[in-house]
Amino acid sequence: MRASWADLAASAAADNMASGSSVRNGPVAPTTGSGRGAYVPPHLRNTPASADPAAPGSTGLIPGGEWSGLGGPRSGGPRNDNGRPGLAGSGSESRPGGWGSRGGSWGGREREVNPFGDDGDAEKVFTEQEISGINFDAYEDIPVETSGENVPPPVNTFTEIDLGEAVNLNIRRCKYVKPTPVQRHAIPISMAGRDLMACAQTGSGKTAAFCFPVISGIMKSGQHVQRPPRGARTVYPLALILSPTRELSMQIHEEAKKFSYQTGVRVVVAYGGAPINQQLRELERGVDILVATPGRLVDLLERARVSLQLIRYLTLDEADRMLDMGFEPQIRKIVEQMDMPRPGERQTMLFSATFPKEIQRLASDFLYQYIFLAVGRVGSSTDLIVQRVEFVHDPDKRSYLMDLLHAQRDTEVQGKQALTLVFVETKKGADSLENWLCSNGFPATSIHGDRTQQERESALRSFKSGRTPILVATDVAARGLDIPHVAHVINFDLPNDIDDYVHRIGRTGRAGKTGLATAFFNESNSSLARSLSELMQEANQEVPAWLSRYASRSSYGGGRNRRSGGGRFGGRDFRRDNSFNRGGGGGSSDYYGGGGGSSGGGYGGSYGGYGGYGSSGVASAWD
Ligand SMILES: Nc1ncnc2c1ncn2[C@@H]1O[C@H](COP(=O)(O)OP(=O)(O)OP(=O)(O)O)[C@@H](O)[C@H]1O
Repeated sequence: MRASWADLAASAAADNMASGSSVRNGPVAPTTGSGRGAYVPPHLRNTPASADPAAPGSTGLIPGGEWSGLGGPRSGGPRNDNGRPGLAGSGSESRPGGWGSRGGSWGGREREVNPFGDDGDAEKVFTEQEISGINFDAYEDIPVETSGENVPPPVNTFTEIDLGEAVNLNIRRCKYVKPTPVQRHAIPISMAGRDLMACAQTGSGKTAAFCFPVISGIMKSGQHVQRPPRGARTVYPLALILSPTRELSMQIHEEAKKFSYQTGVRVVVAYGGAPINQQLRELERGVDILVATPGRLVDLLERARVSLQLIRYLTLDEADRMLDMGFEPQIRKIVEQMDMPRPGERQTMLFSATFPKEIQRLASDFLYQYIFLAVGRVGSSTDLIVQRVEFVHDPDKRSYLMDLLHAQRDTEVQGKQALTLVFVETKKGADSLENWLCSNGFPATSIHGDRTQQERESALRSFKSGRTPILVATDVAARGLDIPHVAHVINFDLPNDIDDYVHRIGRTGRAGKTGLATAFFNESNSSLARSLSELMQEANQEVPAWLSRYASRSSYGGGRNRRSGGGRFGGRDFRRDNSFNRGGGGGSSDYYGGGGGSSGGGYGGSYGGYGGYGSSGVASAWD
């Protein structure tokens, strides 16, 4: 039975109190034994001692030998140990037999927690109808643009791709019946070892698109890292997935653990705001895939607890965000100034729903002969996210919000309380609105950069569970978070940049489900009018006459000139744009010219303002 609004308010208050006192030390660790026998590489653990973990045909080479599973030049492969951990063994001896015989303690004692809870359905073949709420029709006829040389053809089913039986089983456990368009195109490209810049709508399955090939590649290569010699505690992941926020890194980690369940591939997460010691302990148990936020990773690199020397796969999720001026220096440090193999020696994949051209140009520094992929929108198309804009003066916003929330309060999505995500511009504004909502009987919590990590995680849990069905958030929650049952996104304060708007409203209408997005607009948002109006038109939304008038009066603002990209959909490949080939994009100071900086929110205080992209030409999946 669904709880009443009053019940929810009461439990929200209780939850808020609990969040102040509860202790949570970072991610949940798999239960492990305490013994420290001979090292077994992460991706061999949990495999029966007698089984050969390397897929048929895999070389089973150890690092330092020939790289497998990667296309493109590999000039020299990783450097040799240099007094670093040995890539023990010699030649191309394949691994398995040795592990058990050297104690096998890791493999034997570390029990992998089943991330699916119940394994019973693993063999069940789900039909599309059984995947409730997923509108597979929304995925048909999506315009797709690819550019680059020798683009591998897309697939129509997961079984056409040789991801390996263990990954296939996990795909079935996830109830993924068929690949989404970005998966259909991106997975074969990355399985072919190609670098990739991929642009696809919010909620369209990009996480699986970059995780599957990495997990499969590590699993099949048979390559493994060795535990460092006694005293040296540096770990050597094979894959690195960087994301801009702690919560998104945690989410990717959870997803990757599902996709890699019983593959032996070990995924570890490291992010700021949580105690580093626990993360270090997790790393010491071995890591194949490291999911991290840039700040914490730099810390680990500087402490020499992580080396990137053996990285074969580098993924930047929300890549445009990672390369804007807030994060770019950290990313350059990680990718270019430490010991990571260079482009061409590693495989690099960049994913986002938006990709301004200036950022594409920066990103190309990290890529080698890459393929550009743009998939027209799914989650944010016409009939999936209904977009509304109301003209509301600042002093009236709260009462408008209350009206919307009253209308929403009895709504259910698939039998569960519908969730409402309210975006505001500043951290103070978030606190103040949360307090006001709570004092008016609306069960709300908040997430922003001034809250402790414990509070942030607790708020998110409380929201997801429906205990506090209203979450007030800054842009810290704008990107990547996949929260089921978010029925309504309200832009109480509109962002300065239209790409931020795209990501914010993309928290609803995911995976083919429908959603509603309401924005409060007033004079202070006039620079966004034109981009917003065009965006809505492109999505076949009703544009209010007053907004059209604002749009016709204003020049392009909101950080972009949407039309300059030229394409109607997809993030057009900047390499096709002559002005960029001539170097016409200007110097870096041009990139961030206008747009204003959104000072509020912040990503845990780890970066400065995230302004728009100036008035220069940009493109995104929405163009
Ligand atoms: N093939 C599939 N079939 C059904 N559901 C899928 C499939 N692939 C992914 N999903 C689901 O779609 C939802 C959205 O996926 P995901 O979070 O990867 O989107 P995204 O493209 O990364 O979005 P964003 O741009 O907001 O980060 C998730 O709940 C995921 O489990």
